[in-house]
Amino acid sequence: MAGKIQTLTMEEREHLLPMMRNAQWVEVVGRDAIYKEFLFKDFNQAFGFMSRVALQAEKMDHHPEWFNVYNKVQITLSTHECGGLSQRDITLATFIDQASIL
Ligand SMILES: C[C@H](O)[C@H](O)[C@H]1CNC2=NC(N)=NC(=O)C2=N1
Repeated sequence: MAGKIQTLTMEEREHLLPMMRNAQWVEVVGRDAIYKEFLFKDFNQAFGFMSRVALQAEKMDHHPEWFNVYNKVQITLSTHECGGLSQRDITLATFIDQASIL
């Protein structure tokens, strides 16, 4: 049976967070979460991106906290089940970055 999801260890964070920072993800002040803002040409491009992410979120059963105004999409990732950053957030963030390039 799959174990309960755990927050990232300090060692994992030392390895993973610099990589996320390099991809313009920032750590949220006062919360164990990461945040990134995406700007697209127009709403159509932004919504297409959100659609790709939404399908992946459903596939992973791991969902972003997000806000969209026209061509801007603001995304915060954290794992509610463990109250902080987990590997699922890193995996979804990596997918999100790839989905934003298309
Ligand atoms: C019942 C459902 O499987 C859980 O609530 C999933 C859904 N998506 C989720 N998304 C995120 N970000 N964190 C979770 O803990 C989580 N749990």
